[in-house]
Amino acid sequence: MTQIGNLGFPRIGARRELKRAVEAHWRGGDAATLQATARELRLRHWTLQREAGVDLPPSNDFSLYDQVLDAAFCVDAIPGRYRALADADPLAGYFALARGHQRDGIDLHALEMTKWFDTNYHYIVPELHADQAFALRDDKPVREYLEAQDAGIETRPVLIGPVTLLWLSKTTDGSDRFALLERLLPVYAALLRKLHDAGAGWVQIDEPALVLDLDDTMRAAYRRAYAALADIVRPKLLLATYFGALDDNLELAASLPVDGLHVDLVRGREQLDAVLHALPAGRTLSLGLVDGRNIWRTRLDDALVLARYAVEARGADAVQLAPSCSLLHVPVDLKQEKALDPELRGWLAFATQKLDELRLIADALTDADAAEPSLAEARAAIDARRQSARVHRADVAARLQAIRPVDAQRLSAFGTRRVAQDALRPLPAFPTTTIGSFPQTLEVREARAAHKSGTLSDADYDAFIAAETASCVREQEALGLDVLVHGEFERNDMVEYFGEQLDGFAFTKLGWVQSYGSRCVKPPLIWGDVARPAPMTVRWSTYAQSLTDRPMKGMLTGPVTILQWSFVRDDQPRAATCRQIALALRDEVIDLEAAGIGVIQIDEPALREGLPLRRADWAAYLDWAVESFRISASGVADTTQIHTHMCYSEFNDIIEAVAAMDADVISIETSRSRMELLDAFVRFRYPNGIGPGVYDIHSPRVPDVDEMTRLLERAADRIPPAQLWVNPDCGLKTRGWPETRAALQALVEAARRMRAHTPVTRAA
Ligand SMILES: CN1c2c(nc(N)[nH]c2=O)NC[C@@H]1CNc1ccc(C(=O)N[C@@H](CCC(=O)N[C@@H](CCC(=O)N[C@@H](CCC(=O)O)C(=O)O)C(=O)O)C(=O)O)cc1
Ligand SMILES: N[C@@H](CCS)C(=O)O
Ligand SMILES: [Zn+2]
Repeated sequence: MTQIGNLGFPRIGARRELKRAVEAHWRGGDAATLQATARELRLRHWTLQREAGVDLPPSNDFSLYDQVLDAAFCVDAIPGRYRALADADPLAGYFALARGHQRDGIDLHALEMTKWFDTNYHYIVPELHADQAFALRDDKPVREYLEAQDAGIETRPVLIGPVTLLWLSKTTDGSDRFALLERLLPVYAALLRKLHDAGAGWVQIDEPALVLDLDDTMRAAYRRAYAALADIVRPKLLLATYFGALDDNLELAASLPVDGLHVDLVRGREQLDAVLHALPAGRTLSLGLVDGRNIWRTRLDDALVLARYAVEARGADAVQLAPSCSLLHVPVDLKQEKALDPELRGWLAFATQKLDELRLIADALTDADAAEPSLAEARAAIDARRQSARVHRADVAARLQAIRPVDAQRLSAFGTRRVAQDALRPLPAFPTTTIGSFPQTLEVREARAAHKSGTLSDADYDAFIAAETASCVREQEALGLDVLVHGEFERNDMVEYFGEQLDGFAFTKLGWVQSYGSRCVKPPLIWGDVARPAPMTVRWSTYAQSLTDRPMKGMLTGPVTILQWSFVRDDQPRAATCRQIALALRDEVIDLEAAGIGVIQIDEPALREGLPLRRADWAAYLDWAVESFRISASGVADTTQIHTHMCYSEFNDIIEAVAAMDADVISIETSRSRMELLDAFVRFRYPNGIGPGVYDIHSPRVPDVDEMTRLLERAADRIPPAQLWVNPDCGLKTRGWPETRAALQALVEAARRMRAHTPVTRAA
């Protein structure tokens, strides 16, 4: 019988129960209450999966913060400075690694956080060094396996594979991560033995790095790692690859001495034949048939063709059906979305529905006739979407056709623009600004919730947002910031807010997806051609500008980021959807300028994340991504200063594309990496303005003036000071007002110190 597997289930809970429990714990709630909620969620999800027909639900896919941090903690990859706390109080130590710790005389930064492959999920980057030792510190995978077993549910524990774990990590001394493999493997061996002794028949060992371009070091690491794990006492290993096809790594993956291989047939449909040929007899093949990265219903007939083909080739018992990757990246349950347009709803499948789809494929394999009515219903929904007259708009198509190269070109080169901008808007050296959002306090969120539910009138909600904005402007003036922002109080999220005002988008009420730690996002659904029916931000930006003589930055989310952080239609190239969004934003930029907003920031934090995983595909992506940004930014006069902002990104390999965006000023997240991320800008001699972040806003920790000044000095050693701006790493929406005030006070003071002791010469 063909079994159904699953690579991971969303852990946050259908109602974000985990978020609320974790945040309550951070506010002083006891650990036992948090652990009880965590247990309850795990049990709920295992039961749900079993009831949906999953034969071996995953365990250890749960995490209180992040699965990579769990893996680092498990193998004792804990930097020395956190050890005392982690030894005394493991949970406090764990959260200190994730978000810093500033209490009882202890002052610890958080570890770096970055994107999980090309997703909007962020993981904590393990910090290693040449003398790194590993040990089995925490047997969480065994505990959670036994917890399910106690509940009568047999699970398949998930581990991040040793090579992918090292690839995800960084060494602080520049040493080779993979040289640590031989020290790490005995810990994996010990853990696998424990899982075996606990009764686990299978373990899913995630090696998504196998879909990347691998160098010889990594290929050798794979061979060494799995050879070392071949002849030990352990459960069977399912090597899980996802987020793409194996391509040139197929031979390597198939040759590793494991018991099964999972392949992504959504992004790598065409690899099935090659996989069937390459995989030795006797191995289980898990087929990733249902998209774990998007929310459209699966074309079950197509999936069934692949499943039948594989079953014929290898036999039903050697094949499993699964989502393409963990379902972490999609919302939990479509059934909660009662308000969604019914036609659109019929086109969708969330995590729970995706498991039902797998069940249906499995049923159709054994009894095609019995499954036919359900298959026919799915077919009808897919056909309805394909033929829907609502999806395509002639006016949008015509405008896209009419884009000319000059539409993606500012009027003059940066040097000319800078002179014009400085003349119109003189600013001190090291000008200070923020990235846009100010604290989204409980009061702000509650007011929006009340407005949405109808208990707060439009007029009262407007008055509330106006008061928050005005007070934020006063705060910034009092702090002495140079370029102000309106605070983004009217926005639920930087992407959802724009999606709500654009045609072609739809929204869920509870379609939450974990972004990092306790933070979630509700990605909009792009289902049709995109157009802007009316200005989106002009009203709040001009209101804020009316309250101050200082420049007020208009604040927009860029086309690539709106695309990347939405669930995107799959019936046309992403590039086409991106250009549609770019044109809508271009109109907004022009409207802002006409309304007197002379500084406009177009955030593109997801530009790097959207980069294809294989280098061969980069150039094509960067071409349309950069062009889209430029289309949105280029409809304005030289005097209008365009800013962009990026966070959680490595810039080394895309610096030319970043420069090609030609923003007048870019602010980037650099504080956790102690300005390392500036290296690319230094090497490239990046000519435009740069604001390297000096305040890590993902942590409640407040940096002091000395610390920020040191970071600015490091920046000024590398970048000509005339190019430098002073700002936090990212928006302040997750912070509270007291810490924001304290940190910004220090930031403004650090800029003043820099002005006092660093000569700034402006190139004319
Ligand atoms: C900059 N980042 C973003 C990413 N992706 C996005 N789509 N948006 C981003 O901003 N990716 C990279 C980073 C990731 N960083 C973050 C940072 C912060 C959050 C975050 O704060 N998320 C919030 C939810 C935001 C939101 O949609 N808020 C709504 C709904 C608020 C709500 O929960 N209301 C309650 C009622 C009120 C209450 O009791 O609190 C309810 O509905 O139950 C709003 O403000 O209206 C989060 O809380 O996780 C995400 C990613
Ligand atoms: N303007 C946004 C950017 C976040 S990446 C903010 O400040 O929250
Ligand atoms: Zn940011």
